[in-house]
Amino acid sequence: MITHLQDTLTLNNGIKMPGFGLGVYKVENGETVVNSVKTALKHGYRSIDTASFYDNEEGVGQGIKESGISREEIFITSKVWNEEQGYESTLEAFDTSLKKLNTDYLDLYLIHWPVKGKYKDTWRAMEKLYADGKVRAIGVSNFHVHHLQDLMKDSEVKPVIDQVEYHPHLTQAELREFCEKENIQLEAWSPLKRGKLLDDPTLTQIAEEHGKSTAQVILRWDIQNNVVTIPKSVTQERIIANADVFNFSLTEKDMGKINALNINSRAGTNPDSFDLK
Ligand SMILES: NC(=O)C1=CN([C@@H]2O[C@H](COP(=O)(O)OP(=O)(O)OC[C@H]3O[C@@H](n4cnc5c(N)ncnc54)[C@H](OP(=O)(O)O)[C@@H]3O)[C@@H](O)[C@H]2O)C=CC1
Ligand SMILES: O=C1CO[C@H](CO)[C@@H](O)[C@@H]1O
Repeated sequence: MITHLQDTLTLNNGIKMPGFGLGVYKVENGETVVNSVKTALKHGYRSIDTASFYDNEEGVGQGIKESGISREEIFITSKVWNEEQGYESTLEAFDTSLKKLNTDYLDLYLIHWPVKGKYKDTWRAMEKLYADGKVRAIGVSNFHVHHLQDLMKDSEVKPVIDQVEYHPHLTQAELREFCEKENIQLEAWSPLKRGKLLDDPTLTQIAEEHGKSTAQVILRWDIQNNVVTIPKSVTQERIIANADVFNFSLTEKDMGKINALNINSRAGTNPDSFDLK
């Protein structure tokens, strides 16, 4: 279990990744994303999650540069978007992301969604990028168990990670069990359900008992469940507070109560009903 903001988990290809990071979906390119990234890095974050779809890779790159922290200390994730999928187009999309991020390698590159008929060719391109040493690890996002099984049956490299929607209302039991068995790390997107969980009475009560906020309780629950978490905020105080979750522990009883909040409810789209053509 990670015990500090900069602690790392070891992925199935042996590389290390921080268990906690900053998400930047819907963070405007330019000053807003530059400042969010700089604030996070200044306060100990070492992992940033972006995507070509977020249209802010330039700002992320600029924030990293202006932070003065060396590139090797920072773990950068980006993702290939649905329209970019396919063998050649993924290689091109990757190069575009590198240029925008102003870096010569990525730490982690993900297939953003399992586009039917495309994700296997996309994966072959990811395997090439990995073999060529342009990316330290490759993984997927929004893959259900059946997508993972389909991908893995004819691929050489196993995904290191599956980044999916995960929070107390969506605990992904089947996927978690599968990933644990296959040594694929689970990573939580929308860990705070985009703010929709923060008034939950069970979480509020647990938060009061620990002298913490509900957001901090949720993020601590991720960590204790061994799920990588990447809360997004553009608000300086929240970026700092969200990471202040390494000085308390939830009890087994707290964990049980939070696990029991699952209602299989999503803030985003179910990968099986997304129009992924
Ligand atoms: N792979 C995928 O398909 C997806 C990946 N992601 C990734 O996951 C990241 C996180 O998910 P996201 O959807 O952004 O949602 P989150 O669950 O991280 O919630 C973000 C929202 O919560 C608010 N917030 C953050 N911290 C606090 C706090 N302490 N108290 C109150 N409100 C708070 C933020 O407001 P404010 O910013 O105003 O402070 C923002 O409105 C994304 O940014 C992205 O990197 C997300 C969706 C899909
Ligand atoms: O990363 C993402 C951010 O959120 C979007 C809207 O839910 C998703 O479609 C996308 O995958």
